[in-house]
Amino acid sequence: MTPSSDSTPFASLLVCCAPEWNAYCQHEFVRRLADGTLPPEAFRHYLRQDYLFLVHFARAWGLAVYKSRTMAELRQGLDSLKAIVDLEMDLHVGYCARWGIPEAELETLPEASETMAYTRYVLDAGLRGDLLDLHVALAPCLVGYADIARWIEAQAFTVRGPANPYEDWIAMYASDEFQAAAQAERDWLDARLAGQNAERLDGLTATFRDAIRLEIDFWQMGLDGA
Ligand SMILES: Cc1ncc(CN)c(N)n1
Repeated sequence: MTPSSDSTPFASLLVCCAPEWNAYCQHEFVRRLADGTLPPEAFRHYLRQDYLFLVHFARAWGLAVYKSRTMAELRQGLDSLKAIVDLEMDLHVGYCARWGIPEAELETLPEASETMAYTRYVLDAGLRGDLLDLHVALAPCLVGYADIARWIEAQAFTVRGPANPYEDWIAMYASDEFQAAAQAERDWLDARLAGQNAERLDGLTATFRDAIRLEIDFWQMGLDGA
């Protein structure tokens, strides 16, 4: 990673991974969500696997609790874990039901290899590294979806409102609440990345790039599921 003097540490990480980041944020799956032409079966496949993703995402925040060294870190991990288990999961299950996927089906789903690869990669990054490694592996998920929602909002071809069957999904990630959570994560990463030496930053950049590539595979899995 070649840090630039006029940008924040996390922005420098993004610059280093710009080709992958753009391929992720502007993926065909995202474009077709934006203009409402995504085949419903592709979205359902994505929703089913995203349930399994969220289970492991919750486990990753459990790992963040375990890896914490201060009470502030411990509280941050616990709050994120509770937000997923108590809130996001219920929202997701309700959302799946509206798309015709009953909760009983979610509980017995076979896990796609793309889901397995991504979630276990994140958990492994956290297990073998420290809290910063884990947050960097999680960043494409939190910061990425916030950037994707903003990108969607900025495109001329985007259809908003009831004419787009994916309006709720776009609105959720474009919401002030989700955008604020992503900004808090950017701030946390900026504070922790500052002052890391070049070798450490190279390792973190590699983790970040791998996690983005696995998010791209997750979108592709959704498209291929149709
Ligand atoms: C695969 C994936 N990546 C990110 C997000 C947003 N938390 C999600 N729900 N699913």
